[in-house]
Amino acid sequence: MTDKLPSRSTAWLIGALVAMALFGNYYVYDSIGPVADLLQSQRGFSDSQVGLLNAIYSLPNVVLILVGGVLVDRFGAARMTLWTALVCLAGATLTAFSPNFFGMATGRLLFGIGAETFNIATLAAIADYFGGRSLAFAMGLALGVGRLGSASADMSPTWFASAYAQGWQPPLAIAAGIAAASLAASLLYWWLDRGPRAAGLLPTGKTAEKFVWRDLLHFGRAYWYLLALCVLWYSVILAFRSTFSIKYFQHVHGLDLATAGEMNSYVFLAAVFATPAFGWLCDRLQRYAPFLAFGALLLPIALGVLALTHWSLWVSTALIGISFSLVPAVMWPMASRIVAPSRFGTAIGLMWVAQNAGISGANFAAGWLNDQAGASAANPAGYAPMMEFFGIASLLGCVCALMLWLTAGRRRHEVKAPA
Ligand SMILES: NCCCC[C@H](N)C(=O)NCC(=O)O
Repeated sequence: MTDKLPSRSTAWLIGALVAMALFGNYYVYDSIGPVADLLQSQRGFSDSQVGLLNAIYSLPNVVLILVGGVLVDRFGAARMTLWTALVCLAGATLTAFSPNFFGMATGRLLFGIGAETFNIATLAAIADYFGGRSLAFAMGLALGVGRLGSASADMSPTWFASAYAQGWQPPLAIAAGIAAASLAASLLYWWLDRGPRAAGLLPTGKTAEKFVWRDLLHFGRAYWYLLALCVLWYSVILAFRSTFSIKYFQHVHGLDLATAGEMNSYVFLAAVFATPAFGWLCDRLQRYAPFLAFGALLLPIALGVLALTHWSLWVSTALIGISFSLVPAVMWPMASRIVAPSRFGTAIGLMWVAQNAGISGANFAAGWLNDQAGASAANPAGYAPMMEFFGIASLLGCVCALMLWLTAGRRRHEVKAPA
């Protein structure tokens, strides 16, 4: 590998393909929420079963994501993006065309196995091509386009109204089609990548540092607060916004499916633009912890507004939208500042292991709480335990963000870990 990098135009072309691939991946991830109500009315699925369809995405990654990171280092970002996009397509297809719950759950499991490693591979792809030039901005943009995929899944009841009118299956078949488009973008990226890689302009693979368990003990206190915040904040935001919020809006706030999906999508839409913008701002100001604490605080406030007031849904949507844009925009650059560069991969791998366990547990817990309390359109009060659970978890996340600020963030440039 030389110090030379691929040309800017090549980098942006690869960046665009990676972002397109991410769009499809995030669309499929969020394709269950909009059909949750149909799965219950047409297939008799319980809330626990609907929750499981998303929980099972995270479950294998409680272990596999560490392996996935090593594989990305070993085989390179392009190959791993391509292979995992293929696994994701197989999972999305199985989910859409399975005749029973077991088959659907197996499809989501397969999708989860591919998708999280795919996510690491896409981050690595951008790091390969952007190196020191506009890296945070490029990552923010790619994440933003991914959020557009999530928003599109939520908007799909409006855009593909005739598919939804036919039942639960056509919307999931559309998701499988979008997974195929994600694979096509990954294939093109892999194909274009061969030139710069052969020319020695990119990491060649086979360079992975040996994984050493002892490394995990060397992270400072700030890292553990960040990890706890990552687990709590992502568990609430993903279990609520990606699994239960559309149903909650329908049953508690009386919205129809299309309006509920649209309302949910504004959170993701805001993040499309705001995530790169916040990343750019934090980079300029060189302050991370206060922004992170502020973003984390907005989540319990938003949930409180939703559950305890009759204020317009726009208020909670705006609050969650800001939180959803700000926290990820700051969290990953902040992680790179509080651990040594040589341990960054291990640090993110461990964060995602815990994050996936948290998301999975939160989906199970929320579905179980709803089923226990008989949550439904006829019994909207049955959603109260789920909202209390999310409220407490998000408050704990906020405490972690404050502790992180106290530990690491009082200086203007915040901590830079020793190598
Ligand atoms: N595709 C939705 C789940 C992504 C989880 C992933 N581990 C992650 O944290 N990605 C960064 C993000 O903010 O989406």
